[in-house]
Amino acid sequence: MEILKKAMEGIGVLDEVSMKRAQERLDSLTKPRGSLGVLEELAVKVAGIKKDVFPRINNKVVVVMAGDHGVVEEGVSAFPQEVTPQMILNFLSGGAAINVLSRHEGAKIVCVDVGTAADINHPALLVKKVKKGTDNMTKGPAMSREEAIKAIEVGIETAWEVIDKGAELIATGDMGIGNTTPSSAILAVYADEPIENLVGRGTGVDDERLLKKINAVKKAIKVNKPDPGDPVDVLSKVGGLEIGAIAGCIIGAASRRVPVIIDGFISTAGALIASKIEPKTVYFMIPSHVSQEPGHKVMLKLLGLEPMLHMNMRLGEGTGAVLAMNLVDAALKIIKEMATFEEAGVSKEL
Ligand SMILES: O=C(O)c1ccc[n+]([C@@H]2O[C@H](COP(=O)([O-])O)[C@@H](O)[C@H]2O)c1
Ligand SMILES: Cc1cc2nc[nH]c2cc1C
Repeated sequence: MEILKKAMEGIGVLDEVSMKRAQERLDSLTKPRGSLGVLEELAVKVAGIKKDVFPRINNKVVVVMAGDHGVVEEGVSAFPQEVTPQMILNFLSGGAAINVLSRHEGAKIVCVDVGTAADINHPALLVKKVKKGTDNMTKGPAMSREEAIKAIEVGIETAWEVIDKGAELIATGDMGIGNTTPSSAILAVYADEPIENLVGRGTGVDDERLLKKINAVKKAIKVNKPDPGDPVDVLSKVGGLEIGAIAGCIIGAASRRVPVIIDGFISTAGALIASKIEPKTVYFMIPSHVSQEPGHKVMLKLLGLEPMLHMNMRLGEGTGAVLAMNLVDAALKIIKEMATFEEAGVSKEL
């Protein structure tokens, strides 16, 4: 609890002075005012986060949090649980989509085992296992309150470690067969919509499994009665270990004023938990894409975040977030490298 407390105490607000300066600089550049739309908003937001109009972002890291889910017993995924450790090994040997996109973007991957059921041995894997997979949330809480706090603290410490090693921009990622089910359950606690609208096909479940998923979310909420006023209670009862660690990673990044790009449905469930623990974390979040999971739009709306990319993606791993790093790079180049009206001798607005 000490780590979470310390991190929360460190979370501030956006720096208004830097944001005003960034906006003035953008308005002085050779383009009609506001014509670069979201790129301008991004440059202003990053200035507010970093307290710097021309922040340097060279060192980018995607943190992939992995965990397993007892609720897979209910037949909620299209894939078996063994895929979680198998994909982790794929990440570590460079063959997954996140590896390709991270190489493309020049980002480093840090993979953390927060709670897989298997024992995975690899020198590059950070093993910070809180529990060997959650318990089946349709029968009782997914984890204890202490385990939920531990998972969040794993995320905070991981963020602090990568920042101490130089990370200037963090992207969140996840791996965990079954994790769209707890993500929907978390969303169901906060959204004012029928559960049917908040549950999607995840890895690609058929109609029969989709029905099992909807019923699993309904049952998990009925059995556990998560308290919406207590986000740690929600995480412990119907969440996941990697979801908690993602929430922690966001809290940790916010506490050090490092912008954090939020990936798809699972990462945004983590972001929702982070925002309920400390609403100021939202200032430090940069949305990336909107996933094909139907609940993702609802989650982003609850957070007040507008996705930048519409790519029909639904992979997770941090793939959408890493793609959006490019947009952050572009925004910072615009504010730094474009000529002003004065410099270029271009006539100003009448
Ligand atoms: O991030 C998303 O929007 C997303 C949407 C659907 C599936 N996934 C990935 O697929 C896995 C979860 O899907 P499922 O069907 O097993 O719940 C997990 O490893 C996620 O990273 C991710
Ligand atoms: C192959 C595969 C890769 C993934 N990456 C993230 N979730 C995944 C789920 C599956 C099934």
